[in-house]
Formats: sequence, structure tokens, C-alpha cells
Amino acid sequence: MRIPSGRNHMACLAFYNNAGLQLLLWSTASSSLCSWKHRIWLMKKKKPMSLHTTACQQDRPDRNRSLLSKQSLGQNFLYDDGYIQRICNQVNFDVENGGKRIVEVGPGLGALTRILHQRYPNMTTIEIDRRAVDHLHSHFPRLEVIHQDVLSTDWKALAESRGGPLAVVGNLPYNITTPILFALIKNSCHIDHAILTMQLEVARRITAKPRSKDFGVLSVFSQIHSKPSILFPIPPSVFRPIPQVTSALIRLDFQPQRSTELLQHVTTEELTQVVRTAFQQRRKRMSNSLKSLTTRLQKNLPEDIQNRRAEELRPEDFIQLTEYLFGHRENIYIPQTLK
Ligand SMILES: C[S@@+](CC[C@H](N)C(=O)[O-])C[C@H]1O[C@@H](n2cnc3c(N)ncnc32)[C@H](O)[C@@H]1O
Repeated sequence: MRIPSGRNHMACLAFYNNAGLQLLLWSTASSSLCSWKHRIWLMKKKKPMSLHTTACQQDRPDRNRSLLSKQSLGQNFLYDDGYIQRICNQVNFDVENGGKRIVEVGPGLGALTRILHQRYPNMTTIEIDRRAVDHLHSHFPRLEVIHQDVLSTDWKALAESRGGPLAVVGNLPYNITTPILFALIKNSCHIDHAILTMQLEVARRITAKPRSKDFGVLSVFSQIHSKPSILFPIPPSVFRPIPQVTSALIRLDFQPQRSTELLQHVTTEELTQVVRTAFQQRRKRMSNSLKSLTTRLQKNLPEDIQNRRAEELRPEDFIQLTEYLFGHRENIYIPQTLK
């Protein structure tokens, strides 16, 4: 096979994901000059590049080639400028203080940070990956980067040090999305709102209504503590490596006053026991699904509730049910939810 030396005839670009499966190849040359043989030869010759690398993009911090993504840290980096801009456009908070109360979770290579930090110079970021922390320090010397596991964040202390409830933003590591959400919910009085990228499937569970298949534990707790809404879906193609699932940007407006009022007679532990037990067998009648709990608490469910299923109750109904089961109220009235 004749190997052409036609580097000047074409510009071929190849980048692989970390499994070496994704390949994008394009050519600016005419098809006659850029034969498939030539392309394959170039692909073999070229060492696989790490993510985010093209010759013209090396000056962009979020197109850095030295940081290979780690699946274990849920590193699917945002790659599409249109979506990066759309996500950043949703953030509008604490402008007068340079965004002192904005916290980005998992900034990674800085796809969102690059834009947010320009507008909010006093924002804070929390990142676990040492390589990303070093990268951020070198590209954004004035950026506040906390090198730690977001799950060990003391949200109360952070909010107090930043002057009030926070706006938490970020493209979440998908492997720990649910624990992060529960940590935010638990600290909802220190968080004003959150704008987060996550799997569409999780976003649907957060916003699901009773009697839908997605309605469950996450829906109940998210909706007691916040007003959640899906802002827009995000296709897999805008991330590198490309994930297998569609994502979504979601906004949760925390409502600490409302949740404190709703939860004044029950503890979170009591509510958690009831909701989790009920949803363990979501299709069963409550007389069955809650049997272990009612036996232990020596309570009989009112007849009206016995035949209902967990997925038919609204979040506030679970609070009433918990109050009743733990002896904080005599009667309960749970209306039938509309189909
Ligand atoms: C989905 S990537 C998002 C990166 C970047 N924001 C973007 O959109 O391109 C998730 C980021 O969270 C970081 N991360 C993963 N687990 C973390 C944890 N427990 N605490 C803090 N950061 C974490 C990863 O290192 C990674 O940078």
C-alpha cells in the first residue's frame, strides 16, 4: 500500500473516548485526496489522544489533553459550547457579591467554571480529583477550589462563611447523584436553590407525581423540601466520554419554611422509615407493605388507608401517615388522589 504523505492535503481529526470506541474523523480535503485507506493509516499512526483535544482547542482549559477521564468519578465532561452556555445562562444569583454564595460541585476541567467564574469571580468550587484541582489552580488562579469529597461538605459552615443560603450548581458525577441530592435536602435551610445536570431518569423521579411509575422515595423527599422542575433535556452527544443515557438540567428551589412547618411533628428518621418501607413493595396494599412497621409500632392502619398503595399517596400524605403511626396524631384523612 502506498502511504501518502499528504498531511498538507487534509486535516484529519481523531479523538477516542477512554475505551477507544468513539471515533470522529473528518476531512477538509476532497474525497479523492482523503481516501479511506489514508484515513485508516492516519488513525493507526496517530497515538490515541486523551479527551478534549484538537489542535485549535488546546488553549481552552476544558479541552486539556493531560487529564484522562475516570469512570469511577463519574467524569463525563461537558463538551458542547451551546449547552455549556445554556446551562450557565440559568445561573443568576448573588451578582452584587460576585457570586460569593455560588458553589459549583465537580468543576472538573472547568467547562462551566470558565464561564461562571468570569461573571462570578467570588464563587467556590468543590472537586475531589487532585488532577482537576491542580488544573483549575493553574488556569484560574483566583478561583476558590476546595479539594474534598462533596459528600463530606459541611453545608451549614459553608453557607455561614459565604454570607447566607447558597446556590449549588454543577454537572453532577452520576454515580453519586442520589447521595448528593439527599445531602442537599438534609441541608435545605442552607441552600437557596440548586441547578444540576443529572440523568434524565433521576430528574423524572424527582419531579414525578403520585400514580406515575417514577414516583418514589426521591420524589417524596424532594417535593417536601423543594419545588423541583426540569429545565431541559441534554443529549448524550454533548459529553465526553459519551454516556449511554440522556441527561437533564433540573432546578430545585428549596423551601425551608414550608418543610419546617410540614415536618414540625415528625422526625426525618420517622418519615424515612415509613416512606422507604412503603415503597419497598410499591404495588402492594399498604396493609401488606407496612405490616412490619405497624406490627412493631402496634398500630392498625385506618381501613381507608389499608387498601391504598404507596404510589397513590402525595408527599404530604406520608407526613400525616407518619404522624399517625408514631403517635403524634389520632386520625388521618388522606384524600383520594386523582388519576
Ligand atoms: C460529570 S463531571 C463534570 C465536570 C465538569 N463540570 C463538566 O461539566 O465538564 C463530574 C465532576 O465531579 C467530580 N467528582 C466526582 N466525585 C466527586 C466527589 N465525591 N466530590 C467532589 N467532586 C467529585 C469529578 O472529578 C468531575 O470533575
